[in-house]
Amino acid sequence: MIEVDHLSKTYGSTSAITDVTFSVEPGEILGFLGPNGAGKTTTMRILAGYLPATNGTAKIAGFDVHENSLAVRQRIGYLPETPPLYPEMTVEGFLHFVARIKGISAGDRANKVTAAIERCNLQDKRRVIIRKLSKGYRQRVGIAQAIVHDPPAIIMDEPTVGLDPRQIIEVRNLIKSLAGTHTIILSTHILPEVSMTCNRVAIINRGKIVATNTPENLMTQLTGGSGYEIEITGETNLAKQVLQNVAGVNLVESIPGNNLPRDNRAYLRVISQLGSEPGKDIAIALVRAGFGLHEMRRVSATLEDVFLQLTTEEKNLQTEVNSAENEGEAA
Ligand SMILES: Nc1ncnc2c1ncn2[C@@H]1O[C@H](COP(=O)(O)OP(=O)(O)OP(=O)(O)O)[C@@H](O)[C@H]1O
Repeated sequence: MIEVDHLSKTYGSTSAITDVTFSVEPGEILGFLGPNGAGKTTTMRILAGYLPATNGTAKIAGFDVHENSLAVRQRIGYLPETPPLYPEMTVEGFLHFVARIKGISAGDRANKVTAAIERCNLQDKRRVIIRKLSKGYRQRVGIAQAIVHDPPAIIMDEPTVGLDPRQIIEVRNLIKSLAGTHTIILSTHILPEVSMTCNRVAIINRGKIVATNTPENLMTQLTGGSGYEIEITGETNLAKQVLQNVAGVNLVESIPGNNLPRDNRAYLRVISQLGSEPGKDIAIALVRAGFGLHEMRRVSATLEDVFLQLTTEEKNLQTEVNSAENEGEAA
């Protein structure tokens, strides 16, 4: 439904995005996640047809956003970071106005406006002047104007920014309720937003896509599966050697903050290889080697670990993720 192919944009000598490629399948919610200044707004504006790209193409429902911008605008709903609302209009009056400029016939307008109002739970506010609404309600009006012509694709730029926690939950639930019947791309710099709302995530950093996958696969592929945190009595380096030789162990590291030996204790994190469950062998190997095993618990990486790894180490893992995906498809 949304296909972005080698898209780049430069502002003078500033490169905002470089070689951005991803796609969004029908009915899916894709989270476009990145820190401030990563290039999210630039990408959203190009997709919405408000900004020409310097290189590359973007298509929505098969139409090029630049060459067929009219056809694209009929098929998308766009919620910019600041929704374009007329504060002196009532909710209903504004939505009628938007429906008219989006080309909905006079006979169909009332039905479409009512449907958008109901979808966004604005029934109680339909005759209220927009200026008097809370930020959460205004955001719902922003979403209602984006969906009033019932577009197959919706583009949202930071849809929950500036809302209070309750409003955030309401807006996220509203977005989730739109999936399936709509294809959605939403940009965000907030990690929990993608794990709570999105089926897939594309992570952008300094204008480049560094990973694309489901939140779960991203965590698994980039960390090699689950891991264990272990507390033992014994010498740390020796324990690391023993653990490194256990089948299915990928990586052994000291747990930061616990490096000072107390009563000769060592605190270690073991990351297992993808698909392996070396817990039992780890326990046996440690006890056989004479270590006292005080605690061993399973841990899994969080999306936050992955995000930090991708956006702070500047390590481009797209190739790794792609090859892992290809292996998965081949299997
Ligand atoms: N009109 C412009 N002129 C020059 N540089 C720009 C312009 N708009 C954006 N940039 C630069 O392009 C880069 C990407 O900006 P963009 O707004 O797309 O990022 P973002 O991920 O949306 O960030 P934020 O979350 O802070 O809005 C930044 O370095 C920004 O300073």
